[in-house]
Amino acid sequence: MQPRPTLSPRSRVIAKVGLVLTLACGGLAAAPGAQAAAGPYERGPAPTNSSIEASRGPFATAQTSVSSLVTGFGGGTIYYPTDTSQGTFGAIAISPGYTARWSSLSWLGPRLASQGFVVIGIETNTIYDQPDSRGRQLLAALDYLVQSSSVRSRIDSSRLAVAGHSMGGGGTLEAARSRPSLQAAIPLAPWNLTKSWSTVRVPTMIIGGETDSIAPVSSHSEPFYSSIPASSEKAYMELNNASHFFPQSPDTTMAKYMISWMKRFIDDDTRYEQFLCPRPSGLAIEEYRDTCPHA
Ligand SMILES: CCCC(=O)Oc1ccc([N+](=O)[O-])cc1
Repeated sequence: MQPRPTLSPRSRVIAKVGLVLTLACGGLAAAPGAQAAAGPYERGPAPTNSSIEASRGPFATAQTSVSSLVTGFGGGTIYYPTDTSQGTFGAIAISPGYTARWSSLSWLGPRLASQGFVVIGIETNTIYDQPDSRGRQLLAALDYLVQSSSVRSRIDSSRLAVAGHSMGGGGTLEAARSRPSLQAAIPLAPWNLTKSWSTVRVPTMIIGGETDSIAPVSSHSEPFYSSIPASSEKAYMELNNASHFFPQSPDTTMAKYMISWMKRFIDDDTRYEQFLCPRPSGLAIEEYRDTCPHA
């Protein structure tokens, strides 16, 4: 056993004076009632498990249609918080999958917007567009949102993200790779012939379904996740007993962790870190991998 270091009487006096001065200046402990400084992009009250599992968050929302005549994508629907008292919000563009329309994912619009995001659910130029095209359309939708849309003044153009289902998830990876300034990406049951995403730097949470036979996790989500370098923030969540179509109906686990990831990385809101690190577990989650703790 190592002997404990002893302090001379003179050193003990110096240490005690130092401690008294530190406490007097508030250096070790916050004053009673003081709160940690809020990040500049935090929106809404402190989250709880039930607030992020609920079907609606704290913000009232409205929605508006986007014409199919816009340039670069096929129109869609914008969902936004009506509150203007807290400043601007981050924004998320979401693409449906092959042959599907936004209506297949539309439950996500108010679910995410009511947590404090502007959301555009897109229609693609044609329902047969491939992932590379869907990626370009997601970026065109974000450009439209911040430059031309009727809600542009509500958005912080430096805090943007993408998500999508299946080929829309493959497009989400394409968009993240081509625009590293995005703050977050969430491919859902992503499908893509490209397996290596080693140049993705955007914080990316991939959500796959255990029993997916259209984009099996073994040949899609898992290699996609593995190929993203560990120096990029990333997470892989596999939903227990979920098919390829899990994003097409309200899914509490998927929504809860999408909200946490988007809040953590679009809003730099560290109040949501508790839901991501230590890594989530439970009956709904077959597997979870991550880069915790987040830098
Ligand atoms: C809702 C449709 C989801 C989706 O994109 O499914 C598919 C993904 C890939 C193929 N395919 O490569 O033929 C088909 C459907």
